[in-house]
Amino acid sequence: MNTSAAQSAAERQVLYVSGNPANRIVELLTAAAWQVVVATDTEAAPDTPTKAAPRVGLIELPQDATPEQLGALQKYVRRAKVTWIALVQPGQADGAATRQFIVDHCYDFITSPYPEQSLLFAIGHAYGLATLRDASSAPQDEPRRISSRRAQGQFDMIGECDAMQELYRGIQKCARTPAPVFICGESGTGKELAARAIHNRSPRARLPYVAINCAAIPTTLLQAELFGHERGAFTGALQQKIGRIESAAHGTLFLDEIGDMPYSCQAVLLRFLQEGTFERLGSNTPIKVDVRIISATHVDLEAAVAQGKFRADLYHRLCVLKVTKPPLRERGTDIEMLAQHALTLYKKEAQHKIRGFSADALAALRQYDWPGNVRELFNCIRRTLVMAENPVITAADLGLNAMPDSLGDALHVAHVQTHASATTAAQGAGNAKKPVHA
Ligand SMILES: Nc1ncnc2c1ncn2[C@@H]1O[C@H](COP(=O)(O)OP(=O)(O)OP(=O)(O)O)[C@@H](O)[C@H]1O
Repeated sequence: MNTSAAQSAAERQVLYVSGNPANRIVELLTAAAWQVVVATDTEAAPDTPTKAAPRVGLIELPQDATPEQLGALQKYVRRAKVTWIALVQPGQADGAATRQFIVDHCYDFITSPYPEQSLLFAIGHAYGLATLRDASSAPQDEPRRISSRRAQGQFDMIGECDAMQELYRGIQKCARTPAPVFICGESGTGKELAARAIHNRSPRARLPYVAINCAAIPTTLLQAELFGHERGAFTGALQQKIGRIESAAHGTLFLDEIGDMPYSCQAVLLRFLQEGTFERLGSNTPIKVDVRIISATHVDLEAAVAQGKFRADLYHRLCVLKVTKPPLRERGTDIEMLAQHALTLYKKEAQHKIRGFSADALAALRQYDWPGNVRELFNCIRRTLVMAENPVITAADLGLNAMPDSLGDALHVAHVQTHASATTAAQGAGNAKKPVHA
């Protein structure tokens, strides 16, 4: 078996280890498109791990297991080298030996009786983790910490805080596999940039990257836009049109705002993800296309699944790997870097030469909550550059409502102490008029 065939055989396999395997579990996993490999004999050695072996395991821990039984299972789970989910009965995990087994060998555990969705979520997440582990055990070509300058060159992103370092590592790992990636994060955090970075660093980099915003296209047109249509398929379909999926053949399709995809369209997309084929609207001819799917949304997709607004089976298909874009307010000094970057980007639009930000402006940038994240920051700096009347941008120029308490207090104290003008007090409090970046 060649490597890619072996990898695809390993995709979506679950090793189900139980002394008494339940049909209900096998049926549930099979219905969710997992291939189930059942093992009842843990005395026998598991198959030697290969690229085609399952990466995820569900292991039912026997009630009142003796230390010998747990010892035998321990040997088995170590040899099988999969990411394990333990299945236990109520109260079973309270026993010291079982608890230790779970802590030492399992990614998660589920207690019976459990909602079916919980089992599928746990298996899906374990699979995502196992895929990431595979990718990270491949030879590393990057040093541990990435400077902002390198991040800009390699990922087209500014930032070097811890959360961004984690993101860069996630992007590198995801880029090495063709598995679907789901990017979550608040609006304006740069999810589209992350999708592009994954594509640009993947073996598909020179092949098409096609993006579609599922929220921006009317429900009635989205399906035709994604899958294409034949001439006369519906009123107004005057000629045949290739859909975005076909346009992205061999490359990457970025489904932005997937959380807003109408339910009817979700079913068609699911079929494509399961079978790799689809039909253009108005045609019965199946078209097979190889496309790597990256999706993103600012909505809480797990909550949408729980509320019945988003199909659970589609969620599991899309969310094999997960990458999170951190909100700007949690990115510390990255905020200053991004503000400086925006200043460089937009300074041509200023009425006169701008030298930089004052200390009180930087403090205000750090204190503000940035609900619209990087997009809001860029807009704020751009607006300020156009409106600013002095060469140094101050907190007042930025017009951010949240005046930082600490700075306000400092200004007040300085003013009381010196009985000087507000400007002098501000200079004493934080060098408000002194440019920090030239
Ligand atoms: N780390 C970053 N470095 C440089 N620019 C960034 C960074 N993060 C975001 N941006 C910029 O912020 C803007 C918003 O980014 P983007 O459209 O990717 O956000 P988003 O998370 O996809 O938003 P939405 O959920 O609203 O679609 C873009 O102009 C993008 O270039």
